[in-house]
Amino acid sequence: MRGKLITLEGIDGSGKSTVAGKLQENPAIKAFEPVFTREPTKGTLTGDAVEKAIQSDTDQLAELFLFTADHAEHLAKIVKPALEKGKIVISDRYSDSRYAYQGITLKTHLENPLEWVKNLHRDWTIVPDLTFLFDIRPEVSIQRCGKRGEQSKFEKIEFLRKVREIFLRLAREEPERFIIIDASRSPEYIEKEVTEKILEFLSRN
Ligand SMILES: Nc1ncnc2c1ncn2[C@@H]1O[C@H](COP(=O)(O)OP(=O)(O)O)[C@@H](O)[C@H]1O
Ligand SMILES: Cc1cn([C@H]2C[C@H](O)[C@@H](COP(=O)(O)OP(=O)(O)O)O2)c(=O)[nH]c1=O
Repeated sequence: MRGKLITLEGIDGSGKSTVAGKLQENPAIKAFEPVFTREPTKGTLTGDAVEKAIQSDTDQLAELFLFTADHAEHLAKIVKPALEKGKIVISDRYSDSRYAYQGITLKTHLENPLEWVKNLHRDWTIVPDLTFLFDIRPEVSIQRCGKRGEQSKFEKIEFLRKVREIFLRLAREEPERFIIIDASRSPEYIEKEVTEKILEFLSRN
């Protein structure tokens, strides 16, 4: 049987990586021996290209294709092989990040960037079975990021407000896939809630 794909999404500083780290140490989750992964990927040709792009003044369309190339590589090398082995895959960011972020950055290039970017993925991506949306006000998430955020071109309140709106719209469009998490609470509380929801989902599927 094919495994299950669970993704963690949300704006910068919403606490996805913190919770992903906690889940890796959580005995109830560890029992399933999940594969933990992320986008952009780390230490790969495509992931390095993405990292360079987001640290520079790269054209937004070029950036989209780099993120998407990284997604293709991620799918081919990590996600698909693991799912085919029946594994549970937990990814810190995935395609919805492209829909939400590039859905905004590409507004200067395209009339309807959200639909366009979704269409670009349609025939070859694997849609997650379950997606947690870490929802938080950008004012709070940016403050959390402190110095780290000052270097990032994406960590700006006005921009993240629009990205958050798209994430919430995506969640409204697919309520059976998304679980919205109030990410303003403590990491311990969020870890507990996400763990419970994952266990509940796995017991049903
Ligand atoms: N629930 C939380 N409450 C307060 N601070 C948090 C919480 N979760 C994460 N942080 C802090 O906020 C910053 C961003 O968290 P991180 O997990 O890296 O977010 P993301 O992966 O979503 O960008 C880090 O400094 C982290 O220690
Ligand atoms: C995966 C992905 C990330 N991004 C953005 C989100 C982040 O601002 C940045 C790097 O992602 P990431 O390293 O996950 O940042 P963070 O830990 O702060 O959440 O790239 C996109 O714009 N499109 C994408 O498809």
